Amino acid sequence: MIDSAPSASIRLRDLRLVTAHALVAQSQGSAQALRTQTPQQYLQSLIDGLCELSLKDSLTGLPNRRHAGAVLEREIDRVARSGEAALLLMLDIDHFKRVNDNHGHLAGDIVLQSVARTLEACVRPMDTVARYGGEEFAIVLPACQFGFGRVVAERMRRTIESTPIRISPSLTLDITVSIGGAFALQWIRSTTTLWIDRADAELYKAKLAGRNRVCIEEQPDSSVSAEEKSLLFGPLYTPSGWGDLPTPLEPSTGSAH
Ligand SMILES: Nc1nc2c(ncn2[C@@H]2O[C@H](COP(=O)(O)OP(=O)(O)OP(=O)(O)O)[C@@H](O)[C@H]2O)c(=O)[nH]1
Repeated sequence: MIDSAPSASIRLRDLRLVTAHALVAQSQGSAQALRTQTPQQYLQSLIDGLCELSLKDSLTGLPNRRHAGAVLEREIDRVARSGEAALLLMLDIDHFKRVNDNHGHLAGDIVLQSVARTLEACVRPMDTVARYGGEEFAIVLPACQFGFGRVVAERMRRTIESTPIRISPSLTLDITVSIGGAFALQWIRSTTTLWIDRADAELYKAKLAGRNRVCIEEQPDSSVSAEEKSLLFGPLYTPSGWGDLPTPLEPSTGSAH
């Protein structure tokens, strides 16, 4: 018997893979897989399955919030290094509670699945559409030029507005969404939380302004001064000297050179 108690004869950390495989085979589980796979293959397929479970939303099949977080981290890193524009859109179904209340939870689930499919059809393969939670979706668009952000978001909004969702032969629902967007700060390593907060603030504005609309944050002035650059990358030497900054080897006295 496997037990984590100190008195147990087998401790989990001492269990060998072949023993674990034999134990699973003896109990129940997927008998076919156990017969046809080596212990290593079986373990690998278990790990693959767990990874998939941990990153996917089971209702829509979209990447889940955890996956979205990882994608955002990656984008922040890329934008900080390359300065390329990346857009995050937070999208929320309008008055979704009414769908559940008036037509039942199952109808709500069908709406979520349909919106997920529609959104996926609106974006490039390199973009990520994730279910962020409840009736909220996060869309990450790498390499998205500033002027293009509103165009993409409007396309999503209009496509959903013009795609009736068939719940049953006698029931079709028209859905609208509100969208808030914010670009990643260029050359600056921010955090996913701050980026999401900025996009969420725009989503809130879209809801407040009457729903079924897009609000994208005005492009913040992210031009970085020479002093800020030196804080990020080290002092900049110019032919006229080290500017207003202390040279790298001198102790900082606070006086200008
Ligand atoms: N069917 C279904 N409903 C869900 C799921 N997750 C969250 N919800 C519902 O989503 C609804 C969210 O409602 P609210 O946050 O009040 O927002 P809303 O009605 O969309 O209103 P606004 O966002 O202000 O336009 C709640 O009724 C939740 O129960 C789900 O997986 N399936």
